[in-house]
Amino acid sequence: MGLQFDSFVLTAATADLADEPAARDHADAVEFRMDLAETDPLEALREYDGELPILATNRAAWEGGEWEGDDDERLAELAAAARLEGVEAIDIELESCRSGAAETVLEAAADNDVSVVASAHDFEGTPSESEMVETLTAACEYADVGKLAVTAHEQGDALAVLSATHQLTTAGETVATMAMGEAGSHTRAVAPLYGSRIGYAPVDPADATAPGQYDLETLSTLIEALE
Ligand SMILES: O=C1C[C@@](O)(C(=O)O)C[C@@H](O)[C@@H]1O
Repeated sequence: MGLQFDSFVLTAATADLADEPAARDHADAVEFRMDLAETDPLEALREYDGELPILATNRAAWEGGEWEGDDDERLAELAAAARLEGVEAIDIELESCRSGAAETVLEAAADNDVSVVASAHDFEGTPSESEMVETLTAACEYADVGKLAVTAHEQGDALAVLSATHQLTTAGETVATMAMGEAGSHTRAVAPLYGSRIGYAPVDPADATAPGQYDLETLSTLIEALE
């Protein structure tokens, strides 16, 4: 059975699986950013003998990641990751689902009981609430979890993300949301109260994988205090 998202999953977001032991006390899973890894990510996954389940992400440069190469190759690596032990979920861009490019990856996930997160990012700003609802609804059609990370410039942006999260959750969908940037940081602690099912935080704040992330221990403490 793949990673379950029926309750909140706090992931330690990292480019290095050696972080896993340090994450165990606070995280429920590890998000392995294959695109940010300094050594062969598939080799690292094959050698992984940690305790936490892995959510594998191989983010394209066109979606804010660091995979600069061929997109088919990127998706083939992600499909290969889905077939490896320890990988219980994968993250795939909504855009790749929409274009059909993700088909093999989605098949590999289904064949191996690996859960799927379909994600969209906006590194510039926060779309209107109705656009966010549309994006999340579309993402939920392809995956177990629809995820949206936007960039907040003001409190109103953060509120709109939380409201979209609440709408989808009350409609029975499983979503993960967060607002990147300083004005959005608090959404990482608060969004779970509105239904968001995944949080991302680096073990060491210096290794943040997105703007405005809290470190893992801080986010875990904040979420527990609010629960
Ligand atoms: O898509 C996401 C969310 C994220 O961008 C964040 O804002 O925490 C962090 C990424 O590592 C992850 O893949």
